[in-house]
Amino acid sequence: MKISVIGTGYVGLVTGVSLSEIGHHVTCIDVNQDKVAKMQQGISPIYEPGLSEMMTKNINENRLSFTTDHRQGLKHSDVIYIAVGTPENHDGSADMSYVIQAARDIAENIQQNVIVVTKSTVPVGTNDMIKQTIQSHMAANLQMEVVSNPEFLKEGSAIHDSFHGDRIVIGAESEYASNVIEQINQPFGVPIFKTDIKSAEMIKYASNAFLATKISFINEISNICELLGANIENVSTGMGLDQRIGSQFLKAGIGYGGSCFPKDTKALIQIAGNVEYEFELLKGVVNVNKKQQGILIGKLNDCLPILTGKRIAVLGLAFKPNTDDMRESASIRVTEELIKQGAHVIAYDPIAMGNAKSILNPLVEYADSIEEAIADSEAALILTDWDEIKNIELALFKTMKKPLVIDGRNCFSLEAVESNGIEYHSIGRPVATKVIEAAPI
Ligand SMILES: NC(=O)C1=CN([C@@H]2O[C@H](COP(=O)(O)OP(=O)(O)OC[C@H]3O[C@@H](n4cnc5c(N)ncnc54)[C@H](O)[C@@H]3O)[C@@H](O)[C@H]2O)C=CC1
Ligand SMILES: O=C(O)[C@H]1O[C@H](OP(=O)(O)OP(=O)(O)OC[C@H]2O[C@@H](n3ccc(=O)[nH]c3=O)[C@H](O)[C@@H]2O)[C@H](O)[C@@H](O)[C@@H]1O
Repeated sequence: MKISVIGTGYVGLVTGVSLSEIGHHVTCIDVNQDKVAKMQQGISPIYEPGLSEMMTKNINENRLSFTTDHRQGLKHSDVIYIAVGTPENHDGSADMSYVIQAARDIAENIQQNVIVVTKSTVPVGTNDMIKQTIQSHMAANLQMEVVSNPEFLKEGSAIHDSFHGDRIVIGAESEYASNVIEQINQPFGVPIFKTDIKSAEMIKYASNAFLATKISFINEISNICELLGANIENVSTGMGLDQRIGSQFLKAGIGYGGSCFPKDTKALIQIAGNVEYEFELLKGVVNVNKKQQGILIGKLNDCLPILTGKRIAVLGLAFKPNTDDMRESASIRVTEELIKQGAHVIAYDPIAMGNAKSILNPLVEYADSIEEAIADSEAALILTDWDEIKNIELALFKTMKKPLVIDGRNCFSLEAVESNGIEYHSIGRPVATKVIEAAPI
């Protein structure tokens, strides 16, 4: 099948590369010339495990190409995917301007009948709007249909998720369009769920909102655990053993970040509000997350009330491990607050420092290694649970002025930090301060 993908961000590029890997001929179109120039040379503009290798392979096998030219990129395509961004407006609603522009680009450039597939996360009713926009701008002799095919991949495991997802959702009006998209996706071997367009659009928002709800729920439980002396790791393990609850997305931390949960939860509140429904539960989820993102600074201030001139190490800047994505990362708020309080911030991230430099306060300094960041620091804050951070030799923290670690991701066992003489504050667990003495025989 000949396919075009409009937008080559995390979703568009992974979609284009994966579709070419299963044998389709894919042209990816992006308005960003720098990105396209890189991709034409086989360089991925984003860090995503396995993506570069698969991209290069399919370029070399002539199944994958990139262009900034919509006319050329849409030529002869049977199916066109829209994968442009749907960022947050000031009022929390989803900004549809890129989607509308993509619809116009399609209408003005197609010279054949097409199926337009919406991958972008869009409010319920948007596919109707896309259809109207395209139909009112395209040549009168052509036919087109829209299909909602929301994306469920996670950053950091996007390629893996494309080939091992739990489901592919296809929302369509006609059986013909639904079957074409089903056939395209069949080689992935992922279960396919066919439904109507509006339900497909809602499945995407409801899924993200439910996962965000699990995270805010466990974060509140962790805060209560701290007050009562229980241990959140044991609590979430015990809860997750119940298959009705499930063990995933029960990891307490410093709140969810990233390009999707924060914006999609707020957009769903707006979508409900537009039909005069107040989504009270989801409003609570968003508020809990906001509070949770400030929890590490509170813990640090309890230990060090005055931060002026103090060297503070920040380990991990990306919103989660295995990605260079800094969008809505807790590190933005945490480093800003540290600088506001006069701290001297030394940050380290294995992959995201390039992006961080253009986003974080310019007063943040960057270290080349964990060792360099923590040496002589008065406290180390852990914001992302990268393997490199989780596997650190704990004795290294003794190179700090005083080994004080505030861990927003529960990277270490209490026993391990205690035996290394580290003062350790984590999430939902007792504070570890004492070295364990050998029990008398
Ligand atoms: N990032 C993620 O992990 C996931 C994102 N989504 C959804 O997928 C959509 C895309 O998200 P990302 O890939 O993160 O976005 P992104 O912001 O990384 O990439 C969007 C790309 O579209 C390009 N673009 C914008 N307008 C264009 C046009 N008219 N023609 C050609 N290119 C155009 C931009 O230059 C940019 O490269 C959003 O709706 C998001 O909510 C869904 C699941 C996962
Ligand atoms: O719509 C989207 O964009 C995507 O949003 C999330 O994927 P992503 O944001 O890439 O990453 P997640 O692994 O879901 O993590 C999101 C945030 O929640 C946090 N998190 C996750 C799980 C957990 O148990 N606890 C927790 O604090 C992570 O640290 C991270 O900040 C969803 O998991 C994907 O299914 C969805 O496609």
